[in-house]
Amino acid sequence: MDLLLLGALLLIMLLLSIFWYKNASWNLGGKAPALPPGPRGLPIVGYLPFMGSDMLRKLTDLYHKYGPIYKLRLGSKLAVVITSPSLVKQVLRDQDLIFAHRDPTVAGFTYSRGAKDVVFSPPNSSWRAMRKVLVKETQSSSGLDASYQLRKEQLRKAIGYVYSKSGEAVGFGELVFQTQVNVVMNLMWGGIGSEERLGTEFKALNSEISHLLAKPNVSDFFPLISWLDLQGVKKQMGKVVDSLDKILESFINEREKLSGSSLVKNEVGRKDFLQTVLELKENKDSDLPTLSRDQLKSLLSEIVSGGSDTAATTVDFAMAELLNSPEAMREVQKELSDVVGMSNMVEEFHLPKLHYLKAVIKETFRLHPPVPFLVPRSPLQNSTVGEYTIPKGTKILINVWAIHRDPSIWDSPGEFKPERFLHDDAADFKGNSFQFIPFGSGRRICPGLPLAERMVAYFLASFLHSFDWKSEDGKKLDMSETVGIVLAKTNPTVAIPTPRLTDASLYI
Ligand code: HEM
Repeated sequence: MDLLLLGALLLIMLLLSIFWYKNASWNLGGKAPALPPGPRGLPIVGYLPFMGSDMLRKLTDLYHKYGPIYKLRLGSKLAVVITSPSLVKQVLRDQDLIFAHRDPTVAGFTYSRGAKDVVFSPPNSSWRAMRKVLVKETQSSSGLDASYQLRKEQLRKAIGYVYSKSGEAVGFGELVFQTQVNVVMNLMWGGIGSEERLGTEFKALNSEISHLLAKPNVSDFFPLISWLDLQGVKKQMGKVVDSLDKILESFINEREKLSGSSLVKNEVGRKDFLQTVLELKENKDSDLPTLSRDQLKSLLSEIVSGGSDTAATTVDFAMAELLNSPEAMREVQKELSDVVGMSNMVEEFHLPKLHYLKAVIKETFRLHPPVPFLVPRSPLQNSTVGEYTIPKGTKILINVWAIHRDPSIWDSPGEFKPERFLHDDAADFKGNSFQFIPFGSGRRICPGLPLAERMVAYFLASFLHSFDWKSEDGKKLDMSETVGIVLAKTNPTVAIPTPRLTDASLYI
């Protein structure tokens, strides 16, 4: 019976694939240029069985074989992979509006309550309103300065913890991930009260979300049968989103009750995102849009999920690269001693003077871009890239990882050499140098960039200035990478700290 069912299912999938293929080809019209080249796959499943588990290497090997633009059929979905700065420019700048759409997975669509958040929404008025509020908070110096204390208190807790483990092996990678989630949660709603128990529940749900978002799902490769939800991903995500909703509702309700009380007259540096957004309603002079309850909840949860793992994985990789490059480690610590002084902790105002540290961070973004294929784009209409047709609805993967390691662009691309970013004309990551795009580019460039830049620099500087670090067995650290929701170190960094500052009371 099971075999019969499977056979029937395969037959339906075959018929649907043929229908889809014919329809897609027909839509291109007679005179359109050809589709990009690409490997042949099997009927129905396309190239899926050959993808293997190492997507970075597989898509980069295919680039070496088929060139900077190639297609892949993954089930009934067409994906196009782009691996050259000039073609990236065509997509992200020259045809920005056409390619500003996303192609959310079933898990992503459910998580974003029907693509109603900033990440997955089409570029419509609701997306613009949410992005505007987010950008104001995370890009203006005043917005960033207003929340400094919220970052500082969580980081200082982590430094205190490491101090208590001096001389012992510390799971640095794990610690950074935990601290980063705490920091971002604090930035969102931690300014005034907020129940700790709910924060812990939120964290658990957040990891469940990351797990479901990263899980390969048959429904994404065969959209026409996605209603069957064969793996139950949609159902599970629906449940998580409902629970998340309840927690966010209670944070908002709690804060609304406090509105107008003396508690809400924030101390300098403790203004959280929730408070800022709620105050928008009262501030008639603000040019920022007032967000609906659903928009506010979406923003709160996506900032925690978008802003935590990305920044944490960068700090984890940077520490590991420095442990493997003693000269760079000496250089960055010397700069910290000169700029900050051995009897002070790092403060955010020191950051603009830490040029070598900034080069270390850029070099880490180059070698280990946290979002190695960007968040996939999808064209709104049939279009042309290079000399090829890209049909409407294609999933566009930009292979940032391979561009960042291309020997025709970078000298000794596999080596960790922060010095390459010390020159005045070195590439920046603000979306203008298409050979270096860890935050993407164009109208959908990461809106959290300035906040991320500050958090990564502040974290890394603080851990490196407060402690000397060495690996457990004196050997080089394994730098293997795993692609999940972000690019992570397969084995998070473990290292042994020794206090470095002259005044022990600074740690407590
Ligand atoms: C090291 C840290 C981070 C990295 C490397 C990173 C990277 C990215 C990338 C590559 C994209 C896709 C851009 C594109 O499609 O062109 C993106 C989008 C996004 N990021 Fe980040 N991100 C980081 C931190 C953050 C933080 C801290 C926040 C929140 C404050 C954030 C919020 C978002 C949002 C909301 C989007 C979707 C934007 C849109 O679709 O309009 N990210 N990020």
